[in-house]
Amino acid sequence: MASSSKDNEPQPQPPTQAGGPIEDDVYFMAVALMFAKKSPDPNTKVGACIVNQEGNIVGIGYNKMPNGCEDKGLPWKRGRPKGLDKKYLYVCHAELNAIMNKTSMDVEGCTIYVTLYPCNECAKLIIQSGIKGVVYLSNKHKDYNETKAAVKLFRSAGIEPRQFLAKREVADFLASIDPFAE
Ligand SMILES: Nc1nc(=O)n([C@H]2C[C@H](O)[C@@H](COP(=O)(O)O)O2)cc1CO
Repeated sequence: MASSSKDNEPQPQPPTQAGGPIEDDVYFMAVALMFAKKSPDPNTKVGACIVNQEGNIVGIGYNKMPNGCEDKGLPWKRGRPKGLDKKYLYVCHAELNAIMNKTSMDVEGCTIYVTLYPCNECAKLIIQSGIKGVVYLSNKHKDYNETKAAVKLFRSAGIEPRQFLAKREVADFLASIDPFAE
């Protein structure tokens, strides 16, 4: 087959890590992790990144107090029971914020990358918004009823959350970013 002049031009290549292409999963979990850094929660910083079927990011969020309530003295204290003096009754979860901040008309058929397994309230939001994929990093609250209920909700909705296991790859990828490189 005759080669066109375009064939001779350098074609854009996917960025590589350790000689191979960086999986989309790694990028999107890295984005979720970067946004988690913005969370003002002193203990558990969670990030979420919603990706559409074309592989574009259409929503980003991290756990924070509701807009305008950031500096109003709402508590960041953790621990159970979840009383009025604890953060839980006030804080907006990363998934809620990512869905609310969406840049597209809807998030139907999208996948959410989240650094912590969703709770039951976020599971409901995820299901109702039409998100079909959940990729999570940590499941440190797996013994809480909120998580157990989320598992049931996802199962009922036919959503199978997938644990992100490429921790080393994502760490290497983030460490490889050099803003001084030219
Ligand atoms: N999936 C989640 N997304 C979130 O944004 N969060 C937030 C709510 C709190 O700010 C914090 C959890 O507090 P802690 O009990 O691990 O210190 O993470 C929590 C979960 C887990 O249900």
